[in-house]
Amino acid sequence: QDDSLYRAWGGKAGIQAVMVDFAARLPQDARIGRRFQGLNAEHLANQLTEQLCELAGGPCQYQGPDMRAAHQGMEISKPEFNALVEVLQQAMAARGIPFAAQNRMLAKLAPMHRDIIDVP
Ligand code: HEM
Repeated sequence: QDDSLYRAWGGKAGIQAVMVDFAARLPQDARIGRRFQGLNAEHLANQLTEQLCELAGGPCQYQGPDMRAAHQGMEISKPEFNALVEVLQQAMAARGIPFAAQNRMLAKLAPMHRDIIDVP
């Protein structure tokens, strides 16, 4: 199993630090913040940590709902998806994730747009 991306992110602790930062930024974003009002940021950060850890080849298993189920009925648009990616880029940069490792993770997340976006 190739865990080079997991290691480039600083293992589980490194991923967790970015996801805590990301989950704290989301409710504050002018474009998509309203989506995250009143949500449990700790739960979201933990779920994202498991998911990205697994995607990166780390020793984790995301146990939550699949992406279609998790976002069903929210009518998430493409600009909203892009806004979330920008917020993630802010969190990755703030936590010092190397640029190549940022882009490798984004490449794994990008195909999820099919299951998450349901309005243009
Ligand atoms: C690659 C992009 C995305 C990934 C990997 C992702 C991942 C996740 C994960 C793992 C959860 C937790 C599911 C659970 O435990 O119930 C979640 C929930 C959520 N996502 Fe996303 N998501 C993405 C894009 C988006 C976008 C674009 C929006 C809206 C702008 C969004 C809004 C939400 C909301 C509001 C929840 C909370 C649902 C709830 O707790 O009731 N997500 N997402």
